[in-house]
Amino acid sequence: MTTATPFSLLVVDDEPDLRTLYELTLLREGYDVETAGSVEDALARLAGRRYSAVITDMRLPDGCGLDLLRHIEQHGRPEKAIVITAYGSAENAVEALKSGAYDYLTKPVDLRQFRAVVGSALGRSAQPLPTVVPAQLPPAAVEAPAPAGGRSRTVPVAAAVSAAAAGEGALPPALARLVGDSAAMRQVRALIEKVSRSMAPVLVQGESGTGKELVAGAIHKVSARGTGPFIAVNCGAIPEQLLEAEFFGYRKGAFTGATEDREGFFQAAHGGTLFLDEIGDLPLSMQSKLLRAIQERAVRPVGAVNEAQVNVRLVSATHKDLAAEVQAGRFRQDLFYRLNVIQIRVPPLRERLDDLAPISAAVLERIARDAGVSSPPRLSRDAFEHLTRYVFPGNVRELENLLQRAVAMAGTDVIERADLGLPDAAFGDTELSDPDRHDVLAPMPELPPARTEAPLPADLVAYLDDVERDILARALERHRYNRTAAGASLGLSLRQMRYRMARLGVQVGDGPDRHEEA
Ligand SMILES: Nc1ncnc2c1ncn2[C@@H]1O[C@H](COP(=O)(O)OP(=O)(O)OP(=O)(O)O)[C@@H](O)[C@H]1O
Repeated sequence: MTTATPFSLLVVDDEPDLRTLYELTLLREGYDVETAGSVEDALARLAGRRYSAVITDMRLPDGCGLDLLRHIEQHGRPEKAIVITAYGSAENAVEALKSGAYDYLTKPVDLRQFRAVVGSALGRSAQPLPTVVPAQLPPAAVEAPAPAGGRSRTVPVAAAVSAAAAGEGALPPALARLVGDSAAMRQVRALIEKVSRSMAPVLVQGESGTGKELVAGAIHKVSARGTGPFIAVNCGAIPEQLLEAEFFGYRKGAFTGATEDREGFFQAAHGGTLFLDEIGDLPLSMQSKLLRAIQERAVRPVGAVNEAQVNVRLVSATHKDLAAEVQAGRFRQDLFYRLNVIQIRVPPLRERLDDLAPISAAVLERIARDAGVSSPPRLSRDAFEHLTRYVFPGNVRELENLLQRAVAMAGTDVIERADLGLPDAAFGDTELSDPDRHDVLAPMPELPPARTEAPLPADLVAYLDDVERDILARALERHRYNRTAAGASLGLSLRQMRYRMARLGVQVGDGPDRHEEA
């Protein structure tokens, strides 16, 4: 017999058999349970007392579960809401999550899942799985040489909070790390706080280096599962043949080199958050497997017979326009729908120049602290104004690199314009593209050459590699061999850029930025 808990639940369903089934299941968990058969009945009960959570069917004789959700939201009530939807009605599930539901369950309800979701809503820790940190598969399992693989680590903690951000003293530390006073950043922080109250999947969109991973980490930290694991995975950096094993784990003997059981990212994130970075780079074959895992809330390791239940909150990120990827047939619409329940857009730095000063201050403080210096370096007015005219194709990450280099160049604690090392050419394209807005606009992409009747290549792959190699080399040259900026100008993250450069043997040589990010 389970010991009684202080939690009280209201179960709303018009089918007496199901109501009894849910009630018995929850009573066995030690909860205090009341039931209602209609919206009216439920509202009457809610008027009389508070509950820890409300579990409601979507279709009710006199209305729908969303009516109850709205009531809870509008009256600022404390109850967590869990909605039970018909199988296959993804729209309802999405609608419920957008209306503030903590989570949803699909009929026929799996009772193990039911107990897990209710437990998670009440902040009772999920059944712990032995958590191992997933690693790359043994080399024998791979035919092709593997590029830098999936990351499995917690979000890097950005260091200093600037003087400006310190003004927002009441912010939880994870939100304060997202420095910036612009309206856009405030909105991002407000959204993070809002979404952290539910299990709804979040899609973070933004250019490379805008802080998407920082946002994902904040969603995790601020949420009830903040003490659980945060597993960040770069979908674009894992070779296709390793994806399934990396995501779902594998059993000993599943393939050559699998000498022991290994858990995947899903199992490692159990009870916490799985951050899927560069989700737009996931191949179609893996997209369908991911969709299945999300729908079933269970994964089957490669070589295993049984599935294992997982309780994971998903946050994904991409610099791509995923809706356009869906249109182009490169991204599954149903998966897009599942991942994109709530969207947070992190604007590029050039669209929120108000953030430039506080972020620069935070970065300079961190540099000083790392160097053991008490007073942080400062930007001269001229240097700062120069920065405000730069477009920052690599966004905040590029700003960090640029300031790091500038501090080294300056030699004193005042950074002058010349120390920034931004040649006039870095502003040239912009001025040409729009003389009125040369301070904030990105360079115009070159128009593709007119179609000609050039001879067809005898070896398409080699030909395309040559074209790509040439483009990478030109982008690197244009961006002073800064891989982040060059990659961003081509719509690639630093990791993708590194991967492509390694594959094609493109070197950064002795460019001035050869010491950029480790
Ligand atoms: N608002 C911010 N305040 C302070 N630091 C920030 C902010 N936004 C981003 N950064 C810093 O900029 C760097 C890049 O951020 P992050 O890795 O989160 O970007 P990203 O959008 O995930 O990049 P990518 O798309 O390349 O993976 C990190 O060092 C991060 O700490």
